[in-house]
Amino acid sequence: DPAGAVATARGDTFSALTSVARALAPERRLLGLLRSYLREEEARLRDLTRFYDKVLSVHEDSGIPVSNPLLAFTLIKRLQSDWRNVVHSLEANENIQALKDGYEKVEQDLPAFEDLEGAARALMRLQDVYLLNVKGLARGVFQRITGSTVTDLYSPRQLFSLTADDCFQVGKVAYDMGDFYHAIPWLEEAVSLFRGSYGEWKTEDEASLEDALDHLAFAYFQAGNVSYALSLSREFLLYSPDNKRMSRNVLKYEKLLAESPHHAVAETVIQRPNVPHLQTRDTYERLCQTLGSQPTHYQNPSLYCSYETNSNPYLLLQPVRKEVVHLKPYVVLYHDFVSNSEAQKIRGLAEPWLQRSVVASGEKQVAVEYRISKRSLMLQPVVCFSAWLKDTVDPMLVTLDHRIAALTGLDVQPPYAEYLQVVNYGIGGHYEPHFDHATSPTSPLYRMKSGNRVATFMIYLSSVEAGGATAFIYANFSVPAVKNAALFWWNLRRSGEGDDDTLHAGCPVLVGDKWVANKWIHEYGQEFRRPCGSSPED
Ligand SMILES: O=C(O)CCC(=O)C(=O)O
Ligand SMILES: [Fe+2]
Repeated sequence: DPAGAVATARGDTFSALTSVARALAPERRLLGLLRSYLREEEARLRDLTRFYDKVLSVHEDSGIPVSNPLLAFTLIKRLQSDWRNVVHSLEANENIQALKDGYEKVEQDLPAFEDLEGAARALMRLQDVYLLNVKGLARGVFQRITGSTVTDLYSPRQLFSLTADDCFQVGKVAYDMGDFYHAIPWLEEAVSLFRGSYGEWKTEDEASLEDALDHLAFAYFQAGNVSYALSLSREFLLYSPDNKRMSRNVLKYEKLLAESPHHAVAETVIQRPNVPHLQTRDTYERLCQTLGSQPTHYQNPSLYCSYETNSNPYLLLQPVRKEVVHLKPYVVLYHDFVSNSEAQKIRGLAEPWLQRSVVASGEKQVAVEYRISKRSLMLQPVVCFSAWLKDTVDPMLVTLDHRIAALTGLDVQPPYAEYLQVVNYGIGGHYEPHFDHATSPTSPLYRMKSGNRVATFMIYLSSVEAGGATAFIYANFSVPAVKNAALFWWNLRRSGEGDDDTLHAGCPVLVGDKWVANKWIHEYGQEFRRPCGSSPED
């Protein structure tokens, strides 16, 4: 349904990158703390080693001169006092306490569990939409494997692989939501990595091979693969033979298999958990995967590029390169509509005002607040971040309005257009298929009393390294985020009726920091600029 005039309904969008970047600061403080701790501990251990060596050298001396009264005194003193001081030294405690105190001070700036959950769900979304291979992701590569073809969707300059415990945590988030479809491949990867490094316990790890086997076995059981659940449970018992619960599970699985041997094979193919827009999901994802490469694009002669002047004196001096991307609905891309510095300026103006979006639920605008603790860094799986910029904020925005007006021939003065809405997508951020125009007469969009949103003028304020195309679902094409370009389309037909073919979405951002700015132009004020047509279809 329509995006509101004051608030915009968006699908899950994660962690604005600015907040991820902000999380780097507390980690640097923690690094500082750990470095001092290590220094102190190294000094402490050096001193202990010195004492050890000193005493050892006395004992290694073959002819200990026990008759020497000085030796007698030092031996007695050592045993009466030195050793006690060494054994009961408080230094280790003081060092660890300093580390703990320092951590406590940083703690309020650390991400909360919701943030971890959100980031894990973002990974799963990217995995789904771009058909990424979990094994590859764990190794740090973004590969789509279909049949025997391997496609690199993005080649990171530096491989950033995941540990067994990292994979476990992603799998656990899915597992706890009952989403075994995603839990299985991630836990599978965790088990395989933990097996490879069995016996090397890492302090930072939360989980172990046993935990991973335990969760994976149950996930397979839930998915109907009893025999695999059984073999994983048996493997678990090799490591923890005394676990009563697991022994009971093994008996249960054995019994199930004996009763009905067909349990041996997975019966239920686990379905990907339902997401809204299921009907359009496949098309949406296919369009996101093609990243705007539509072959028909160059075969259709009515799709062309030109220098647009719109007979406007402003544009005669500096025409804009216009690319007609699609005819029905009519979608054009204006290249280099803004300069790099303008794009940067708009992002900077919006940045301090970015807010988690609100979801339009019917008439009421409800801020999305579920499961967000105060401590959370706003890295949650909630909506994207957006800000509204009034023209009065900066004269550059007025210039921008003039340019939009010159190019489209439309009146973009308030109330005939909304303020500029700046949007920042985070990790895995996307905007599910939607219409920009209102589809119900009760939409808050009409509060402006200037009619429906007749057209959208959307500026790409950044490029995106991978993903993040704009997909037109029913019209069956997608446009990649071309930095500094602006995408324009009509949301309404000339009759004023909403054009269903404009259903569109912002594809999940695979890698990059995607920013767009929307100028929504309303019906009123455009009567003579876009006259009604004789054909209602037009
Ligand atoms: O980010 C995109 O590509 C689409 C954004 C969009 O549709 C919107 O903001 O209404
Ligand atoms: Fe939109």
